[in-house]
Amino acid sequence: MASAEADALVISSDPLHPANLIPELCRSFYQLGWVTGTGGGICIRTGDKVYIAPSGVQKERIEPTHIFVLPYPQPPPSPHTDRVFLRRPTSNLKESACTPLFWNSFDLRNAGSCIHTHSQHAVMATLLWTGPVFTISHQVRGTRLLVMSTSAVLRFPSQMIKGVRIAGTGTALSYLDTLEIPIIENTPNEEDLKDSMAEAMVKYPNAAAVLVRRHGVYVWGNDWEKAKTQTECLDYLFEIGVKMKLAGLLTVLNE
Ligand SMILES: CSCCC(=O)C(=O)COP(=O)(O)O
Ligand SMILES: [Zn+2]
Repeated sequence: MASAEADALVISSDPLHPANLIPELCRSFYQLGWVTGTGGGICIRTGDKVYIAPSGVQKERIEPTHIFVLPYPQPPPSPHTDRVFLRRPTSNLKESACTPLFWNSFDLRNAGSCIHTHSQHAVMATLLWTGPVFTISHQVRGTRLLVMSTSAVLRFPSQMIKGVRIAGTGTALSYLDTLEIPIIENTPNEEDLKDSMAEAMVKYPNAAAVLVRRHGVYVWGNDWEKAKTQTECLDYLFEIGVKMKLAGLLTVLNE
């Protein structure tokens, strides 16, 4: 694709164009402490095009011209290139190291957007709940409850659970549903999380997110709005769960 034609993929006066949205959303995620220190971010897929931010840059300072555009699906790999782009920035930038993980959300959930945060609430949840899954249920014998792993139960207002969708892209959970968020173990390189994230998504087909121990969380949705609001709901649940655990408000069943 010629350069001018390729650049047209990221130049738009529409504030809702993905190349304008990604910088704006990254600025608000930075304020929340989700993407400080360059890591984390958001990708947006609109049909056959994926918009992705650069790697290792201050995410709150991204501009539309820094955005990569990739075709979805990717053509079969060739000996000459392992990733195909419709548009790359002219500056010396590399696409986000999260790209293979974002791709899991497209391939396995048909997501339209995926968010990766380094939120301390998500990290603390993976430190305080040491098992392979973070499970939230709502109500037992008329009492609203939050259950984290199989070992702990706490009383909890369940409203935020209703902001999460089954599998991230299905129908909204009711407070009668159980929410399961698998936790995978971290690796030195972000790219190496791809297979364990995919395995967790297959094992937990209703999961709307995958937590990464000592690292953060990946959350996806049908579009950027749903990915964003689900990330907000889950972050709220992680935060209050951690606070309640630290305050000794959990009823431990089986530790
Ligand atoms: C300090 S970030 C380390 C790598 C990481 O966790 C990450 O999320 C990288 O994201 P990027 O988009 O900057 O490649
Ligand atoms: Zn990360």
